[in-house]
Amino acid sequence: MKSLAELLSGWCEVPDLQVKGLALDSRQIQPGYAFIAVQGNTGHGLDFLAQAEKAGACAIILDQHDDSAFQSDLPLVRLPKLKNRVGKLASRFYEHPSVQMPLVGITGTNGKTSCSLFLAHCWNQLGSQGGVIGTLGTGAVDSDQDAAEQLQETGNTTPDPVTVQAALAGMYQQGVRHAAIEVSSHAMDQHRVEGCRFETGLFTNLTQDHLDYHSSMEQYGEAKAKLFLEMPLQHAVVNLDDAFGIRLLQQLKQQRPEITRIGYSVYPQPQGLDLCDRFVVTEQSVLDQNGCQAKLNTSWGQFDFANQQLLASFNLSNLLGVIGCLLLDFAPEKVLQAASNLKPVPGRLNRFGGSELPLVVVDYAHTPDALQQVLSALRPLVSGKSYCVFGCGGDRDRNKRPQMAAAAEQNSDQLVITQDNSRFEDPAQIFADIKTGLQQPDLAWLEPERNQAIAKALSVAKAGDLIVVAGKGHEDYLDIQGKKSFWSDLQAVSELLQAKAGEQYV
Ligand SMILES: CC(=O)N[C@H]1[C@@H](OP(=O)(O)OP(=O)(O)OC[C@H]2O[C@@H](n3ccc(=O)[nH]c3=O)[C@H](O)[C@@H]2O)O[C@H](CO)[C@@H](O)[C@@H]1O[C@H](C)C(=O)N[C@@H](C)C(=O)N[C@H](CCC(=O)O)C(=O)O
Ligand SMILES: Nc1ncnc2c1ncn2[C@@H]1O[C@H](COP(=O)(O)OP(=O)(O)OP(=O)(O)O)[C@@H](O)[C@H]1O
Repeated sequence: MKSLAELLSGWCEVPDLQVKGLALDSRQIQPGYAFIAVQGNTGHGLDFLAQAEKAGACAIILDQHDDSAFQSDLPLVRLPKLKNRVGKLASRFYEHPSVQMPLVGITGTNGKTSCSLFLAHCWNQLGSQGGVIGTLGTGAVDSDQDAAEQLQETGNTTPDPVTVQAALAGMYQQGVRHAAIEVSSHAMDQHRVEGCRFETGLFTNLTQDHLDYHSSMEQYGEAKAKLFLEMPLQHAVVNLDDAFGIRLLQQLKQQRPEITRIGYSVYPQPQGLDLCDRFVVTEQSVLDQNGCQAKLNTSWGQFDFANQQLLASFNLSNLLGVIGCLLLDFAPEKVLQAASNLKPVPGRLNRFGGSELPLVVVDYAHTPDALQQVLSALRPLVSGKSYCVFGCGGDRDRNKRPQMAAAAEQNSDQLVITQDNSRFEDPAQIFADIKTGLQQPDLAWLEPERNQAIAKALSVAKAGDLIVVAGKGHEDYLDIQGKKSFWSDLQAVSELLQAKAGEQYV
């Protein structure tokens, strides 16, 4: 129980009232909770007042200037600047969990989930229980279990501000002592991480995505930059191989000189090194089927580094970002040892087959850049033909469909176009949009059923060939016409490969 007057002190005067909890969503209200009713993108919390009251809400908190018409006998609290303050209010309610444990906020178009789990697994090895909030869910990370199974899903990469604070507090109670949170551009725009005090911000990269929400790349970038330019933060770890990263460092140097700037790069002499207080760069690297090996030059010394399980240059980049965050707090030898033991994140470059079977890789790539990176990184690993099975989501950024198609066509020998989450769109329209990006649309195979598409690629691929199944990664559903039915690329690939292996021995 908390006193509402204390929770809101300094913001507005309210009659004293004890609340058991806070919720932004009527479906999460329990008896004795205060219902925070905000204007959303499609509706208003007040539209769900009846449900909140029925569920036992004891007060309603709304914006001071809200003029919505509604009726309620519950105590009303009109809070100025409500949307900006929900996170801070929740932080007060949960006794400021991000002040009690160091928090790393990760933003960037690609690599957030990978880096957050890499950090958590490293913290575990370094003797401090790690936790995450992100696309795979929230919770303490047990390095002996599959992250996708142990975390609590929220439906968002960054959940709403009350859930963020509740999750941080829950983790702290569970024994988590270092946490990483994926911060999407939507989250920055909607104040979902307000109330968080970040020790470190990690920026991975900026490429096209989410232009259905942000009106331009400029706005998309600005939303991400807010994590560094507006939030409480001590250190910024920034990818120097990304043009936006360099711009961010320039802005940080001018606008927030008190923040330590750490740059990282997969190259020896990257641009922007002069903007950094500290750095982690690669002098030399070898990337092959056996993972990555690199000579690192850092402000903490020079080190030989190897990881035999993570493929591709972008994973080396992710590792450098993670190493940069960890070197701020832990001894270099221990950090490098922990990073060398890291394994792939569920649904990100997960390998199957190989040897007498084709190599099949399941990956979550669902942006033009991620698809291009994944395919171009994997293709040199095989001597044979490469196949790419992919689709595009419905009711989302339509412009990325032809771009994903072009990336797939340029980086594989044979495309198999199939369905992804078509949502409420006609899949035929999505396939047509995909084909507009192809130089040779007639050569691409179209197999609307995902299982058939993977089976088709497997039926022709031989040992030495590569099949990349892109787009779903760890997800366990297909969203079609508002109905989510069970689907797992990981399971399908495993079963189909087993069947193929069986056939080969008949
Ligand atoms: C467009 C958008 O971003 N919507 C997000 C936003 O919802 P909203 O505030 O606009 O909600 P709304 O539907 O207008 O409803 C208004 C209010 O009524 C409340 N409500 C609604 C229904 C109900 O039964 N009872 C109830 O009380 C809602 O809790 C809300 O407070 O705030 C919610 C809480 O934070 C989010 O869950 C929700 O994400 C929706 C589900 C979504 O799909 N968002 C995507 C675009 C998104 O945020 N993606 C990013 C990045 C993903 C990536 O990395 O690729 C993410 O961080 O997940
Ligand atoms: N640094 C990177 N640069 C480009 N692609 C990457 C990078 N890291 C991972 N990827 C690829 O991008 C896709 C998404 O990876 P990941 O889930 O780690 O990123 P994310 O930022 O969390 O994305 P999302 O929020 O959409 O889940 C995967 O295909 C992954 O293999």
